[in-house]
Amino acid sequence: MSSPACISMKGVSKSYACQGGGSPVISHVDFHIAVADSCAIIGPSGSGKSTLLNIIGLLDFADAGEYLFMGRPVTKKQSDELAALRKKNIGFVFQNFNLIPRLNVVENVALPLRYHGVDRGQSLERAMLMLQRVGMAHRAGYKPADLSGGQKQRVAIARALVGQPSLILADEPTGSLDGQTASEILELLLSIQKEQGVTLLIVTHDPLVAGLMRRQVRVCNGRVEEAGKC
Ligand SMILES: Nc1ncnc2c1ncn2[C@@H]1O[C@H](COP(=O)(O)OP(=O)(O)OP(=O)(O)O)[C@@H](O)[C@H]1O
Repeated sequence: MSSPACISMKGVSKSYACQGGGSPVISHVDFHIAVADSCAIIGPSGSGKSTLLNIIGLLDFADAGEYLFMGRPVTKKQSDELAALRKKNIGFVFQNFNLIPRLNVVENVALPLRYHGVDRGQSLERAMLMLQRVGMAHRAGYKPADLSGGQKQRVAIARALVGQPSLILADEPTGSLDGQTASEILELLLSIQKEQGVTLLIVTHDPLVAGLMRRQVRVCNGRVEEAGKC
């Protein structure tokens, strides 16, 4: 039997209450991503990319349709269970890094392991290994405020990957970086993605970034289409 897809959506729709029952932001979406694949989500501003990412990342729920994450049905009823599933299986990378300012670099990276109940010593040890992988071990004791944008994103990538998640969701991960730094960060993200066999999903406005992913889909008119078809 073949292994389940990482993401499998069928007929998924979502609208927001404040829209007063207006047309859904995403409507009857069918979307599948295989384990260990890389995919870019592109589309105009306001088309629903973040809405889709929030549902995929178990941060929000669809109103209708079926969503299986790693073969497991996702429904609103099990929201506590899903929070645990999210913490264990999904790593997030944001445009603005979202590092915790009062913690130093290694403590930031160790945080997801602490949430998983790993003891402090082991968490810090594993965080240091991850920092070595992203070329940031020499800044382990620094606070985020004392790092460049590219360095902050390397740390954020280490934090996203330290718990060995199944899926990395990256929302405009290079949006705050200059071109050269952005290329280095993407190269790093893609090489770790291949090494660890993790599934990678990136929301981006940048066609160069999208072009580096194996697959590109476009969100438009409430639907998700293979890029080029819409
Ligand atoms: N929490 C919310 N409550 C109400 N409406 C929302 C909410 N989040 C998003 N929307 C609306 O849903 C639509 C899609 O928004 P979304 O943020 O998903 O788009 P996007 O494609 O990610 O946009 P951008 O590229 O500008 O970030 C927009 O019209 C937005 O106003």
